[in-house]
Amino acid sequence: MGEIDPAFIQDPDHRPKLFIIEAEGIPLIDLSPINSPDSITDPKAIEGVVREIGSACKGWGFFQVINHGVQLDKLRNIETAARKFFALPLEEKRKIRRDEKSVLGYYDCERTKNVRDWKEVFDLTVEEPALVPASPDPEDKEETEWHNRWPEHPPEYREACEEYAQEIEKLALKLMGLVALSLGLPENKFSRYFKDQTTSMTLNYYPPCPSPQLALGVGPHKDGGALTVLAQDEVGGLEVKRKTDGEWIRVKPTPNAYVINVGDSLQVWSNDIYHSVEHRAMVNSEKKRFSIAYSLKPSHYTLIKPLEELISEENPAKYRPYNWGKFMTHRKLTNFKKLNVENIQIHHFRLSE
Ligand SMILES: O=C(O)CCC(=O)C(=O)O
Ligand SMILES: [Fe+2]
Repeated sequence: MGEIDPAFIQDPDHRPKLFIIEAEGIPLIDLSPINSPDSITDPKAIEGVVREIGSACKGWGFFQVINHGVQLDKLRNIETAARKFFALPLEEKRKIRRDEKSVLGYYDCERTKNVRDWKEVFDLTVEEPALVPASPDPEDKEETEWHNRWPEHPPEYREACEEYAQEIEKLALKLMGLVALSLGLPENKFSRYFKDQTTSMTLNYYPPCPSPQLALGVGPHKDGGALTVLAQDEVGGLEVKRKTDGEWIRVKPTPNAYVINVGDSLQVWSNDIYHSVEHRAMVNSEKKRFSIAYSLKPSHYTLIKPLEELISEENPAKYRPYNWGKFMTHRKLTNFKKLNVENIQIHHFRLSE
């Protein structure tokens, strides 16, 4: 077993277990009914899918989808381009290294809860430029733009990323429509939040790790946005905290499936009907692993709060409203400043019962 930098070593409580429990229970949902021409004229065709999505969002906060309509050549292209990019020498990748000023691009010092993640990433904004608050300070009304930074090599990288993101956007918005229906709301209930969206995409590369029992590819965390659409390769490593008993459950890679999870914003909109669930990624000592996370996020000026339709006198709002842009920039800042404080979380906006 090799030595690793202590910055990567997880607290004993957070270290991965060496035996793996596979997720029999994570629902696999066949989306073919929504992609059939009948679904336009016959809403009944999608009722079953809507029910399955509702129960997966309640029971797990996670599910996988197949027959999702995403063009697979777009996925193959971005996977190939990502392998070529991350195989470049470090000094080449660091030409587009993220910092406090340019928050997008390549990064190799990611931390989750102040422990280093065993991974390299490439971050991009899907809508460019992304309009965001200049600082997390609530009094500061200044806005700024985030621009993408593209590597010179491989030359096809940018197009592969952009075309893939466009393809996933269709799926992500369709899923938000189905989620709305599953909450008894009109299909377009969430649409307005995604005009001027701050959606991001992260290409993750997890190199082989000499001490996979001490480190994590990404430590336990919840996604802040509305919903994440994750493509993971055949190596596997994603684990989800099971709601019923807190056990870490491996999400078995399923060929051509996407893993979908509820983000914090959707938890708040649903007033806790759905939950954003903790997840993490294990690494291994032999194989490289790649994943691509598309995080659908609202416009920076969205005020996130429980939807009126889902609250009543008997079931009052569980959260006070918060501004999405300030929440997101606060998280980015703690990342760079390496502040020894907990990241901002939705429980900070929770109203006492
Ligand atoms: O790579 C994975 O399986 C998980 C990545 C993830 O959770 C994230 O990027 O937010
Ligand atoms: Fe995540």
